Amino acid sequence: MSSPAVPTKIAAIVLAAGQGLRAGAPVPKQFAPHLGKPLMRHSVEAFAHAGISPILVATRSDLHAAAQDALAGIEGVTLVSGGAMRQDSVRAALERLASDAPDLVLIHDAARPGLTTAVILRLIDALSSAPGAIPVLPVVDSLFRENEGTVPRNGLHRVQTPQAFRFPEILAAHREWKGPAAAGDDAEVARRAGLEVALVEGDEALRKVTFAGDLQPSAVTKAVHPRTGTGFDVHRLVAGEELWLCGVRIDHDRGLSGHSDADVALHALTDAVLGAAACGDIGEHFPPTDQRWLGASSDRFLAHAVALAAKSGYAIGNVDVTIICEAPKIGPYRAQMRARIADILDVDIDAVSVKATTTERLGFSGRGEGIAVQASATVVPIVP
Ligand SMILES: Nc1ccn([C@@H]2O[C@H](COP(=O)(O)OP(=O)(O)OP(=O)(O)O)[C@@H](O)[C@H]2O)c(=O)n1
Ligand SMILES: C[C@](O)(CO)[C@H](O)COP(=O)(O)O
Repeated sequence: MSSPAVPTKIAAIVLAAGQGLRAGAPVPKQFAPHLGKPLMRHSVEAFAHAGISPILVATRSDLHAAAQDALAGIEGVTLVSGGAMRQDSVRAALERLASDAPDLVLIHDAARPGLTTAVILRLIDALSSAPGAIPVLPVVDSLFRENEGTVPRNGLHRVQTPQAFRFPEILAAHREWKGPAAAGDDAEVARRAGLEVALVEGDEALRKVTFAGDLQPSAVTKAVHPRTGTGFDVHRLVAGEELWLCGVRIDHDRGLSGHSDADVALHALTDAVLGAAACGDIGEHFPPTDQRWLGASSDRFLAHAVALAAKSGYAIGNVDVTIICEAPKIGPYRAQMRARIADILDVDIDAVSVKATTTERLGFSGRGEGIAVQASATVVPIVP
């Protein structure tokens, strides 16, 4: 009988003990805001999201309290005091891990916020055939050395982090390192110790924040971080109620029942925005048991969701609303609905779509008992 597979223990080290002199920010760059949160939080969240634990964050000991604030709420994080040079910070974290050694370790610059699970998986996969693996990208510009001329690009790579290693090998390599004083990266330490380092495909989004201008997210970074949420809601059609859809009062023989004005379209859209920003759901923020929302106009719910998304660093990209009913006909109101939603969201009308469909007289909406709405929202990071 074969023995059960032993799960691989994988740790991450996030290096955040540098001074960030070249970035010249008022605080070391890893604490500076980037896409709505401290720069270092992006990488730590990415490791946590990929299920990596423990995550050791090397930071200056006088900045531990600030680091705890910057990383509040993320599970499995331990702070370690970094050293004077990058490799001193790596060594301190490796030594801390040694007493309960992981099988593999990923060593990453906090200054590279665009880390994805895909890159992490490529690196881990490569460690099945080599003791080390690093993400690289091709050099696309001409290279020129003064007094020498153009340098051939063949065989050259741009090297990124995380750099991944089998733990015992990289710990031994760092312990053996005798110079030159500063290693370029951990791959250099590994190669000096005779370890093979495999190359895997890197990611443009992983570029390092080095200079002041790099703290402004590039179009590439912005484009790779949109987020999407969906919402769905149903309300019953009853006699004696006003009918509100997408913030517009509609002439109809019946209206929707509910605690607020029962605008089922704005409710679904509110949930879509909250979902995109991972800020909970409409029931959590506006419970139907709360008398404050009795008869409330639902545009307040949507505006609140937009404010919560902004607080998390996201602005509305575009939204799409599908109203599911046999009657009333939505076409005559569509332009007004789009304009009203655009107004509440404070976006261009081109970013708002309102559609309608029937269920071919099937089900509750087909029998005219109620109206259902599904909505989706895309949010994009707010550029500081
Ligand atoms: N003693 C050090 C030096 C650097 N780092 C970290 O290693 C990464 C390397 O990026 P780099 O741009 O060199 O950061 P700094 O050394 O902070 O930048 P600068 O050289 O401009 O001061 C950064 O996340 C940095 O915080 C570290 O943990 N410990
Ligand atoms: C480790 C590194 O990010 C890999 O590209 C790079 O070597 C760090 O260089 P720096 O001189 O510390 O900015």
